[in-house]
Amino acid sequence: MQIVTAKEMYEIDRLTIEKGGVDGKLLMENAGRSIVNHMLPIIDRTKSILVLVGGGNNGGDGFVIARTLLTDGYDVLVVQLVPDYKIKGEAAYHKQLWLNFGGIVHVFQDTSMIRRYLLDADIVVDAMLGIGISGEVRQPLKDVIGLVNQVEALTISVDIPSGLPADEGESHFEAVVADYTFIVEHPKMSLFLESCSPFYGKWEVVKIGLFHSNLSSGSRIAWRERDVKRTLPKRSRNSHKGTHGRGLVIGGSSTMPGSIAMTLKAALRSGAGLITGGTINEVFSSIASHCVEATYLPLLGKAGAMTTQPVDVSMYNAIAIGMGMGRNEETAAFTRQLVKDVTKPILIDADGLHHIKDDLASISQRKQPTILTPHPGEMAMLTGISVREILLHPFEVSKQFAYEHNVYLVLKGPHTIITDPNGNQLVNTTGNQGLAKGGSGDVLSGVLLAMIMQEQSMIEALANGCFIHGKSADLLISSHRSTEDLLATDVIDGLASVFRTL
Ligand SMILES: NC(=O)C1=CN([C@@H]2O[C@H](COP(=O)(O)OP(=O)(O)OC[C@H]3O[C@@H](n4cnc5c(N)ncnc54)[C@H](OP(=O)(O)O)[C@@H]3O)[C@@H](O)[C@H]2O)[C@@H](O)CC1
Ligand SMILES: [K+]
Repeated sequence: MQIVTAKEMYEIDRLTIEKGGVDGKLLMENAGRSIVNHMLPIIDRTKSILVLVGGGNNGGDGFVIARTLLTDGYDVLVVQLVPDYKIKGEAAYHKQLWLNFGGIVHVFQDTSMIRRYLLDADIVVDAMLGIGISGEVRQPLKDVIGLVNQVEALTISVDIPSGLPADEGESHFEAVVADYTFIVEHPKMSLFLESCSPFYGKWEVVKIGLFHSNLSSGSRIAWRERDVKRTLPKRSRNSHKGTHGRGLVIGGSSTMPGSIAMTLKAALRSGAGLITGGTINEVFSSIASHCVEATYLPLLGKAGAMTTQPVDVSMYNAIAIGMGMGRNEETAAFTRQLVKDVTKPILIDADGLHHIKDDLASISQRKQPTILTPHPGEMAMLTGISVREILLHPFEVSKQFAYEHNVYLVLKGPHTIITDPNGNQLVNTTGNQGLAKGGSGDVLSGVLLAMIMQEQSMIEALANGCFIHGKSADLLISSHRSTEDLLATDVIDGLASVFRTL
């Protein structure tokens, strides 16, 4: 499922009309009808429906929705929020059809009129503004949006909640808070931004028959279960423990022994063939009984943390480093040296990210994949860009960083974005707020380590790992856990139910 900017959406629309020869009026008809089909399970004929239409093609979709519902026997009222002369082109055509079919258009007079209609409505269809919005919402729409958000009626937005930007980078907006949004053909970027996604409510994508095209701006895809099923390697009957990779996890310190234990266990539960924990004796003695399936590589330590030393990694297929390591300077030097020397794929998380911050130049020289898995705070530390700015432009910031430093970047969050060094992006579609807890990152690193050792493209392996991790949390929340009590170790236990369905 391709994620688009407004500009890309218009480009696809243009191609469909110019190359595909599909009339724009037909696309609008398709959009309105598909949306009604998706609305049917949540509406019924006892409900009164108010359709609020604006002056652009989003409003045009609104006229199609109104006509389709009217001919189906629904009680529908249309309020047009702009003067008649503003309705042009395809929207004017569909407005005329609405009138031809006996529909009435109530033109906006003042906000008290809207308040009255809103109070009488059970369902509000928001077709005021789509992806063609520019700048801050003007009056009277601004007030109408405020009123829509005050009333009890179920709000269904067409394509995008009115007032919401389609792209990243906007911080000031006033928008409809929808209960449902039926998105036309492709999800817009804002669906995956922390500041915008809550406005969408529940959402679904409706197909209207647009051209399938590769966008020049590179791929940006929402990664769903069907993608995981398509790309996740199947275990063969003939495989042995070496087939699925030998992974090394380096981490732990006397005050944080649990982190590496969770990574080891998560890797083992995600299909890794053999997993070794590289850690100091103190950590080893406290975690060994918790993950008996792992083997251990004793590392030298001082004052409870790792010191600089050579590590023979020749027998491993991939390495994860950083979890629970602590920030001491000698441990940092050890991490930098190891990352520079090893010629294996390496995943760097948590304290490891702090250690390599000033050595990103040597990371970009690595010939084997380097995977960095920061949360926004760690991303801010790595880039010097504020968390606020990162959350405002996560796609752009990730792309620039991955490209500049030749890394695979897993920017963690409610919508984790995985970016490869060429700027291709996959966005995870699973997970819930129960994962915003200590230990979640350690578990994710273990799942990712197991994934990158199995035969699949690196970016897909990372996206599959993020999906599986989030899905485990989702299944737990939908059965016997809550977002409050969910622990990182529960997510490890929940992996079984995810793998059984894939
Ligand atoms: N393939 C497709 O793409 C298809 C797209 N389709 C649909 O079309 C939608 C895009 O339509 P669009 O381009 O006409 O823009 P749209 O969102 O209706 O906004 C334009 C109107 O908003 C107004 N306006 C702008 N800024 C404003 C502000 N700050 N504050 C207040 N008003 C503002 C502007 O007024 P003006 O500035 O001209 O006075 C104009 O009246 C898309 O989301 C989807 O629903 C489907 O029908 C099928 C195929
Ligand atoms: K809308």
